[in-house]
Amino acid sequence: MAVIQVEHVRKRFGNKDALEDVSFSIPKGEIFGFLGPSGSGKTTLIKILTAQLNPTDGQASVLGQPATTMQQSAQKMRFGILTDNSGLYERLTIEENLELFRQLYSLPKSSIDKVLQFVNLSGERKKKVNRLSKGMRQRVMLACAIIHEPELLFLDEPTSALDPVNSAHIYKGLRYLNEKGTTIFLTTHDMAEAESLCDRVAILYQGQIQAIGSPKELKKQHRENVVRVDLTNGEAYELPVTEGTADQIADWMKRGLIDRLATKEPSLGDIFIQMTGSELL
Ligand SMILES: Nc1ncnc2c1ncn2[C@@H]1O[C@H](COP(=O)(O)OP(=O)(O)OP(=O)(O)O)[C@@H](O)[C@H]1O
Repeated sequence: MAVIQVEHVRKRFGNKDALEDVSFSIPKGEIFGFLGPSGSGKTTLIKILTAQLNPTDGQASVLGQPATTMQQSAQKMRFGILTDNSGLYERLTIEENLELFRQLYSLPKSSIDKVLQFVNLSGERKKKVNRLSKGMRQRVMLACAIIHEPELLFLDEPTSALDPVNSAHIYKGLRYLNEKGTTIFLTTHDMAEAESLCDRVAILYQGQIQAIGSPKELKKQHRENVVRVDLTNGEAYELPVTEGTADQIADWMKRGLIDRLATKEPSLGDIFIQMTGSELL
């Protein structure tokens, strides 16, 4: 059964559609990346899926229930969310912040130790949030989002503004959670992140999904009809796939001049730019 099912969702703000007609589904256990330029409606969709906004049209279900029920306490227990504005109490310590979530979800005391270990902040638990680096804050927010071991996790740009070491730490944690069964829905501007982490991605642009599939599938679909040839004398060529090119390659081969021959595969970033005509912001 799908953990998330979105059918023809449209969201209008004033006289403008943020989402025009969006449909997709996410099976249990997937890490799904939602990619799109700034302002393309990624956060709006997360808000619809977590009952912070109602769609103008269409319907969505999450964890087998209508998305509109996601703020009810039984459903709230089943998902976690990390967004830009996941509020932390600045003057409280890491531990005190987590204590509020522990009580909210009626969890045992041990859940705090466990999650602190998970985000590698056990040694910093007594530090006040306003004294933390960005990377540490992000890890505290992640800890708040996962302390109740949710079945489904929404992450809105989980590693934006983090250095590679902190990002790598978060990726490791997310993979581990996913292996234990958590389905993950994340938005990101970071194509390398999407490629290394996600089972499937969707590219959102102009209110619609322009492409959906595994990074590997999308790369295959958008493979350019170009071969790259490196010759043993150091020369390199990118040639169109034509009969003439095949004859030329056969000739080079006969003369033992070919060092390397490869089709040119686009990166996810190339595909994104192809689809949206814009660089990621
Ligand atoms: N409450 C609102 N009222 C009016 N317009 C809104 C509201 N929320 C979002 N929008 C508009 O909807 C569009 C989509 O915004 P959204 O925040 O979902 O984009 P995003 O893809 O998450 O962007 P970013 O990557 O920059 O976070 C934008 O044009 C935004 O200005």
